[in-house]
Amino acid sequence: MAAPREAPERRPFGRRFLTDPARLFQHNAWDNVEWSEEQEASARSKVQENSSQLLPQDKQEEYEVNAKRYWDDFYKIHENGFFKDRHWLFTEFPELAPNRNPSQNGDSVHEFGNKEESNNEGLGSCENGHCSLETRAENQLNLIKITPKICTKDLAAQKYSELNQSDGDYPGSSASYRVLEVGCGAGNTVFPILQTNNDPGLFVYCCDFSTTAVDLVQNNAEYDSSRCFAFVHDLCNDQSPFPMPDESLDVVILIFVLSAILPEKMQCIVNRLSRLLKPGGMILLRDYGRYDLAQLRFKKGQCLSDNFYVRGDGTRVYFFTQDELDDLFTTAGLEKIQNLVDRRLQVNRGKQMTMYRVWIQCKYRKPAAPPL
Ligand SMILES: C[S@@+](CC[C@H](N)C(=O)[O-])C[C@H]1O[C@@H](n2cnc3c(N)ncnc32)[C@H](O)[C@@H]1O
Repeated sequence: MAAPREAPERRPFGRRFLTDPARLFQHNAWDNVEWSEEQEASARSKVQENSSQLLPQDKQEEYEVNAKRYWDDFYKIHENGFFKDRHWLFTEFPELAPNRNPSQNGDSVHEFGNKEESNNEGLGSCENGHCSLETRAENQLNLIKITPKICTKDLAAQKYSELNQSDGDYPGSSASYRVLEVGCGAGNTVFPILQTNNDPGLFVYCCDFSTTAVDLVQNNAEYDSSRCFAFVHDLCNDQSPFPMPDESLDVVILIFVLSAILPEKMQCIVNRLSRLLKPGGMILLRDYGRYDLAQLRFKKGQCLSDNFYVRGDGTRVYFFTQDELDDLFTTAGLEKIQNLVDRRLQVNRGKQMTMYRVWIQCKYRKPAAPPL
């Protein structure tokens, strides 16, 4: 049964440890659980089973070619209601609001208050195979407010490619702290950053290849073009421009986005993002880990390649190991600051069910001076 994990290099990811199995159903989640050998073997065998029949090549290509359309459809259906705002961000990634007062909301992200426990009995919604990324945040304030729609392509701000970066004239060029979130979806990370980080020198860029998602961000009442710039960008298209020059960013954020990319294309993307970082700048990532419940729930016929699956709605997802992410980032010339696995046991007390979530969290930094 689950017990506290004691790997020395790991910072405890939460504070509720299941030391007495009899208490399993007394709370809705337990942190830092260790898997038994049997559990690991059972997960491995489920994955072997659900990967034993790969989707035919023509189908696989169809999902790659139409990836943007599937995500557009996802955001048309769910708008900004699926992935919830994540105030835990600042506990895990203080780099996003370095001057923040730690007493602001979000610090108790891994502490489970009574109110939340009574509301949050779900095992994390797993609608269409999209397991909600953090059930913890589900009962927090919904900060998204929609204003009348403006079409993305009509926004003058979108014409950043016409700006002359060599003149130093690009969105956010006068900022002193620049953050880019790639694969921003409906803005569930961007808006908490804008609300929490009050540094007047902050500028937040965010992009997604889904025009529907970028429309949602731009039409949000919290969207302030003097502090933020949302743009459409396909990470897989290496000709698609970024609005800022190389070596201009302090932070790049990847929250559950690298897993949506064809594995063969991940390295090029990470290399390019690394070039955008200032020396000393950081990439922050949180994403699905190997044998997360979402992986174990896939059925035979949904596997595209090892640990890469297509959901019922046509969106795709990869499940990483820590070593794979380490390879991607170090190959891009970055150095490890953090690479940890967050294993959480979620409990549905009503249904007396348990679910094991596995997430990986990384911080990798661009060396301050280029290696000799
Ligand atoms: C699981 S969602 C996560 C969204 C957001 N980061 C969040 O945490 O709420 C994955 C996001 O990656 C975006 N995405 C997938 N492939 C992409 C690509 N090639 N270029 C840009 N965005 C992409 C999708 O449109 C989607 O918004």
